[in-house]
Amino acid sequence: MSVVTVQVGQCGNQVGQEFFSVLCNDSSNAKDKLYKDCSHERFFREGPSQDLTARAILIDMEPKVINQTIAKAAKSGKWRYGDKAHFCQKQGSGNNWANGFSVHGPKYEEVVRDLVRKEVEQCDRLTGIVTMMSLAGGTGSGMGTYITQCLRDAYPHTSILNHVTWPYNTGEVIVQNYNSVLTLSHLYQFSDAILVHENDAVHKICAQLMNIKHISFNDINKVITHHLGSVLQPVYTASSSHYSRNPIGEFMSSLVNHPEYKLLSIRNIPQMSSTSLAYSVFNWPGLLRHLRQMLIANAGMEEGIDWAVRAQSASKSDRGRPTRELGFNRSLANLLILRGKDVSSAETGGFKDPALYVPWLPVESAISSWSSSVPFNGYEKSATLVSNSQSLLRSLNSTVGKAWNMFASRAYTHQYMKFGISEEDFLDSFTVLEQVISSYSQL
Ligand SMILES: Nc1nc2c(ncn2[C@@H]2O[C@H](COP(=O)(O)OP(=O)(O)OP(=O)(O)O)[C@@H](O)[C@H]2O)c(=O)[nH]1
Repeated sequence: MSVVTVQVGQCGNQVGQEFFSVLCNDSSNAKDKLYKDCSHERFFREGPSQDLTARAILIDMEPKVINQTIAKAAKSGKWRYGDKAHFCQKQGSGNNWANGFSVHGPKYEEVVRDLVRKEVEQCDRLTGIVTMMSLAGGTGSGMGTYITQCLRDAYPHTSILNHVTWPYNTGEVIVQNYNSVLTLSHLYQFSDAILVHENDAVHKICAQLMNIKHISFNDINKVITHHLGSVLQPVYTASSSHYSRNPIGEFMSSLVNHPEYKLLSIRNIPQMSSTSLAYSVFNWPGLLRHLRQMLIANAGMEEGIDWAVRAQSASKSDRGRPTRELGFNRSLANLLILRGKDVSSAETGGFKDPALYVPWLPVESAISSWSSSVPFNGYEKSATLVSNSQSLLRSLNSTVGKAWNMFASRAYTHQYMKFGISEEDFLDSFTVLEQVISSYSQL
């Protein structure tokens, strides 16, 4: 039961490297041998002298980041990437989704398919494929989308989870909203779920919770991968006799119960600098009360939550009225993952409140709760909530709106036409996302 990770573009590769680093450190420090073995089998190939090789493929159109990523992993002395698990070229995609999707994707399809196939063949059983990429560049977003399409075709019965990094609102890439719209609309067809981290939100966590003064991508990626690890490391899902044998499949069935709703967000508590952590004590009721309110009020972190927002059952009078007007973030499904000391004593009833959810699904199918008594990544207790909710509506609306404004004057569209993306393609993408916005608004 292993997971193959496909890292694409600068962001995908940098996040991927940090992801394996977190997994390796966490499992190496774990006192529970079952947990360690399960984590290793899931994410690494183990050599004869117990050396760990990530079950990962690295793709980029320029060599610099790939070389740095491979070197950083090797330098850790704890794990490394496979010798022939990467593919790069000499020139990037120039932040142009069309270049990544229509040119680089098809041109290097065979090489990438081959790399993934070889990695998959080394798994006793494949439980899922995780791709990592940004929404804003050209390689990660365009080629990453093309690769996802190919993977869907090659592995029709395997769960595919796309992890995407949402660009800063005031981003560095002028066409980032175009790239984001094209990526998300296409992924909606091929992916089983799209798990989102927003750079702005994670930046805030680094500044306010971790007290970091000069925030780098490295700091941001540490937070992102702490979240990802807290979800994907071994955990008891239903039975407490063995760790989940199908983590990605179970993840999907817990969270994605309707093809119209595939956007997932993630919250984690507590988060703080290691210095503060050493002096802090947490209890489950306090952590879960904060996490529940973070969900309801759509807050990315425990600081500055609006405690006045209340869960409100969807009544007749609310129907057709977007719940965000009420300030309340309604969920379709939530997955709660608790890790650490005394986890069996944690009372999770607050997440089973029907008022949190849509009325057309039974609550029992809307909330899943997984746990493990093994502390995660240095935190004695930690709770993570993955949500399929209205949480991303605001960002999606804003991105689509900005892209549409640019498209209305056809700004920069010639750069996409050059690589075969037509006005109709843009319009189709807008239509797909307008539908997604409308569906989530109606929850
Ligand atoms: N969180 C995070 N975001 C990153 C990182 N590197 C780049 N980004 C974001 O990713 C977007 C740019 O995409 P990249 O991944 O750099 O681009 P690329 O996919 O390599 O594509 P090309 O440069 O066009 O070849 C911007 O929104 C950046 O803020 C990273 O390490 N971590």
